[in-house]
Amino acid sequence: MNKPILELQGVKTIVNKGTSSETTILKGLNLKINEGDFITIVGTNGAGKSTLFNVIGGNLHADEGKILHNGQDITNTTEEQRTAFLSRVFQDPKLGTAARMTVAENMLLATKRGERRHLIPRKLKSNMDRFTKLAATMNNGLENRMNTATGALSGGQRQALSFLMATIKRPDVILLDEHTAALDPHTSLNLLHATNERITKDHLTALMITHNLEDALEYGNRLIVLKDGEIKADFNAEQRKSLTPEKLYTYFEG
Ligand SMILES: Nc1ncnc2c1ncn2[C@@H]1O[C@H](COP(=O)(O)OP(=O)(O)OP(=O)(O)O)[C@@H](O)[C@H]1O
Repeated sequence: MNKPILELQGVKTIVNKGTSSETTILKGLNLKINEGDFITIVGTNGAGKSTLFNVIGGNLHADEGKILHNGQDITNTTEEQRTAFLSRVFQDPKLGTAARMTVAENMLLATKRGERRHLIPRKLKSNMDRFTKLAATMNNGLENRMNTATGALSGGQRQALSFLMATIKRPDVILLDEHTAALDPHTSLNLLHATNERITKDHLTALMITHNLEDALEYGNRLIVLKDGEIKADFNAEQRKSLTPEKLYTYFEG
């Protein structure tokens, strides 16, 4: 039995508290994320998927329940404190990278995650080989643009850089928030393949939100369906084998 790297116990989030529009988004969520889990998450619009990531990431606080990291209660820690073990890639390629800095500088910055940030040019030079090799694993020419300002990259290259930055320090948990959704089909598939390769080869722990049911079934070792702020289904690798996109779709109905 794997030990959970992250655990949510009865997590509730309530917005607009005390007003007529008070809403409970997550309704007492229980979730154990084991080391090496690669979980795909699907659910209708408004099911609470991003809220789940916000609550794990510390951008939103749980109104009830607990969040444990390696058994330690982190419920009341800040987003910044959680960056020491957690990283997130958003849908928007503009988030997650500094536009005016070069690809290599952004990567160096990412190696300082959770630490005091000092850019030391000498360190950039000595890391260039490693960074270039890492960039080449994304299969989209990023390795030829190491000294280019990030704002001048294509959306796919920028998103690939965000992913590399999120994984460069080997966080305990990576949150992928529809990170390929804003890309064209070819670029999106390329990034998904690179993502999958990196996560499985390096045995990283990741959660990936997607609206593509085929992708949800193809990648990862576990699939969660969120509905109305609750976990409707949690399939392990074995159970997933008998699922099809059509069967999965039935969880969205009603
Ligand atoms: N800060 C907030 N204030 C008020 N309502 C909110 C807030 N954050 C989320 N909601 C509402 O909570 C519900 C869940 O939102 P959330 O963004 O988590 O859904 P989602 O599953 O990620 O949806 P989508 O697939 O559209 O991205 C939605 O109805 C949303 O409008």
